[in-house]
Amino acid sequence: LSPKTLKNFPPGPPKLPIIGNIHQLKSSTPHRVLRSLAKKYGPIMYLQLGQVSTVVVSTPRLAREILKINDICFDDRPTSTASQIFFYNAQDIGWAPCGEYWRQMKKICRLELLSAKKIRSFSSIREEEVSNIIKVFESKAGTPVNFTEMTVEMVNNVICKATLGYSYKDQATLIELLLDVLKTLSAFNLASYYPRLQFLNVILGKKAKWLKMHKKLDGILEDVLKEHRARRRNNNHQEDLVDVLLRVKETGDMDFKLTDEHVKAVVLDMLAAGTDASSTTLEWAMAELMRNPRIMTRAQAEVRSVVKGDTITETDVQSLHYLKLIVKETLRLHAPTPLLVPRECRHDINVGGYDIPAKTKIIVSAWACGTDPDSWEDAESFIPERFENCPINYMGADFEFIPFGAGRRICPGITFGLSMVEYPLANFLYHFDWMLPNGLQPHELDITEITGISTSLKHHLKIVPIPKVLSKVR
Ligand code: HEM
Repeated sequence: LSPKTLKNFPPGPPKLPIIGNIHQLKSSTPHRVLRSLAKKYGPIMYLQLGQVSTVVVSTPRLAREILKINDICFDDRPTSTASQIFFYNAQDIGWAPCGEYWRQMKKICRLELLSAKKIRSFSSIREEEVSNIIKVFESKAGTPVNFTEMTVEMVNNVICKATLGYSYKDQATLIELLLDVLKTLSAFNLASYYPRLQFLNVILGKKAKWLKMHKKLDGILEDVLKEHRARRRNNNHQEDLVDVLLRVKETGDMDFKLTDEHVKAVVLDMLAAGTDASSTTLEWAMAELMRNPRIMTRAQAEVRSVVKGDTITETDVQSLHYLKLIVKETLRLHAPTPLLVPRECRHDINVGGYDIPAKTKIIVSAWACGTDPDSWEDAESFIPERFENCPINYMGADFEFIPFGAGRRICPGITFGLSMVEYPLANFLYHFDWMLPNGLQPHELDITEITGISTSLKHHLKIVPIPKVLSKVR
């Protein structure tokens, strides 16, 4: 299509001068605002967000057109000052342009960290971390624990041990930085609306703040590389992802020259993407169980009938059919990244009868697809049973359920992510009964959302563990 023939843009809400539609997105939950707008203006919608032309897609049929049928046109990511600063000129996997570098680095991570075989080999790490958190829950029996904070730490320990070979000594600082980076990368950050007015970032004081955060993170990653180089000289230890990347860098086995910055960008990707999405899923699953005592009771009965003895194995988890349905339903209703990660259109194209010009930012609402009334009955309710005898899966082929995205940019961490949700959840339900604090009733639990790049509970989930042994005595 030549620019002259691009006439039929998707419909969208009326715009104001200069800011376009920004004012309509002033909300802590853009996925909800976008779905309401889509109900009015249609499942493919055009928004002008400052200088950024944006198309939002909200049904499974259109998601399929973008992520499958025209994947090659939509497999790039828009660039932003934040992704340039934090990821060493977007040289990670999540923000890198979809070329040979991206393909090879994604392949290394798939093979060396995220394959089913590798994930099985990390089972002792998961067991140790889950056993530690259970001990803390036991020590706090009968009093409220900050479930959100504790599970973020647990998940981050697993990711760090698998990726770096150890948990990071100043974990609190690392987690704070990782979550801040992800918040900054949200598609709905004011600074991202005016890419051609970079001075705006300076005026808003954002750039200075981001550079400071980057410097701190870079210091952490430099330490990691230094420690790995020293360790590699001793030779006799299991290679982790950092070792593999450093080895590939030295042997020069790639079609391009790998630098320390590439290694740091990819390691940062794993730590950030891995920590946030998995712990958010765990938090939402537990919040829904606390709100739905019937589902909690059924899930506990299942895990307590399957497990023999006092230790849950990962093989046991494979038999926890209902628990897996709960995780699926959590991902449908609370996809941690409800708007996926934005894509960018490579060339002019026609989708759903509408013209989309090259370089348009594309947002696919996984959440709107997951709650699409034509695909799901009683779509807003949490009903794990809906997945019973239902072939719909999250592997990127069923577009009414795409919490991990789809196509070439699909999340490579699905199995790893789920291993950090299912196994801990099974343990929490097996070893404890759970209560809400201060006599709160299930329906009173506050599940207000807040959105950065992921959507989590606005207020940390605080709940009371009652060890199974104690609850039997009661
Ligand atoms: C429940 C857990 C997780 C969820 C729900 C999730 C979700 C997502 C989503 C929606 C995307 C964007 C896909 C798209 O654009 O189509 C993504 C990308 C990505 N995820 Fe995950 N993720 C999870 C866990 C993980 C883990 C554990 C890792 C690694 C340790 C990881 C690494 C990545 C990377 C590197 C990308 C970028 C892929 C690319 O651009 O090619 N994720 N994830």
